[in-house]
Amino acid sequence: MITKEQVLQALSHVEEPDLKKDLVTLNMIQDIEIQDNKLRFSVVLTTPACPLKGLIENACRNAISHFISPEVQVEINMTSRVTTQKNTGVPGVKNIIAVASGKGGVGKSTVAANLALALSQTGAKVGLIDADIYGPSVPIMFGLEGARPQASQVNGKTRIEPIEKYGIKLLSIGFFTDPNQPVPWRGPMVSTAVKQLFNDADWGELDYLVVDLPPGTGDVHITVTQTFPVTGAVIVTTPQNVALADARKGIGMFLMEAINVPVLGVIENMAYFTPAELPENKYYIFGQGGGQRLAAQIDAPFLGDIPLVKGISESGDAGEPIVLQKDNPMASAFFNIAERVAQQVSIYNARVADKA
Ligand SMILES: Nc1ncnc2c1ncn2[C@@H]1O[C@H](COP(=O)(O)OP(=O)(O)OP(=O)(O)O)[C@@H](O)[C@H]1O
Repeated sequence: MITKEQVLQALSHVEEPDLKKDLVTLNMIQDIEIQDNKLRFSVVLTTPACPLKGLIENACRNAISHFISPEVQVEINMTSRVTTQKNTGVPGVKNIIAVASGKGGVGKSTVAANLALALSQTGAKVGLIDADIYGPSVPIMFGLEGARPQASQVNGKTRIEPIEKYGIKLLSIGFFTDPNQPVPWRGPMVSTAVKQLFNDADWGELDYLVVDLPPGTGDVHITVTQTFPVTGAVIVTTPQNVALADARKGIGMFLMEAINVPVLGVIENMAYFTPAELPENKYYIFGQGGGQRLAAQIDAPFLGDIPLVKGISESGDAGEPIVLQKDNPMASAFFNIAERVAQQVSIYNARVADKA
């Protein structure tokens, strides 16, 4: 008869490759059930978007086979509980991920929307705040032009209900402004409006709250990073030197002592052009490798690249971001990036826990 101790002993030989500790020490092995030579247990990952899910499952099977017996019938339930280390200042929200760029128009909102949806499709609970006061994109990208979130008064306080679409909760500054008028707000008004998107909304329980920041480094960045302990920032750039130079400034702001937000990594958008009729051909029209070089310079991970493809802009304009088209190869590019972002959040949370 196999014992629980044998199982834990065997699985203590399996290391979580990112967190560099074994699964038993990390308390990731749970619900062990043994019946004759049948064994069942759960592996509780730190995110449902874990890119190493398959690898960890195989390593567990191999460990049971090697350290106990190849005859054991193993059933593994790969599950997850997203980690958090900071009180994000928003009750129920475990992690805040800021999506930023130096330059405008590099595809930051496209990345933020597809990242939020991809994380949600892996099984995480996700919200998206569009805090881009100069050009809110969520109303168009989610087919929600003219939508107005419900607001109610609870004990004298305003409660805004985020709008739910495609499985995620959404709030955009664009839901509260006239799309045909510019927003001539001064610093304090911007700050109040942005804080309300976090504080006055009923976000419920969220694993990840993705925040689409305006381009550059301005009032919104200061407000968000100073008011809410952001887990980390994801930097979107295109390959041109002008975009990279501005991205570097944006990164510099997050790393300033007074701001101190970790940079989870760099994403290169519009990395190359691929014509639909020649999918194997890649034309590096804006230069090659800039995003990777930038990531290396700041010693942050390169999270992936996304080509310039008509389908990405068309799907955004049509109110259905491309990750919703499961079979589209571009959807998998965004899924890979979402996994890498979730992985970095988990690594960061584990590091903070270790220091504590
Ligand atoms: N990889 C891509 N391929 C094709 N079109 C793209 C790609 N990424 C973004 N776009 C398109 O480029 C335009 C700008 O993208 P987006 O609004 O996401 O950029 P942004 O950086 O958020 O802009 P802003 O500075 O206004 O905040 C949009 O029309 C979008 O659909």
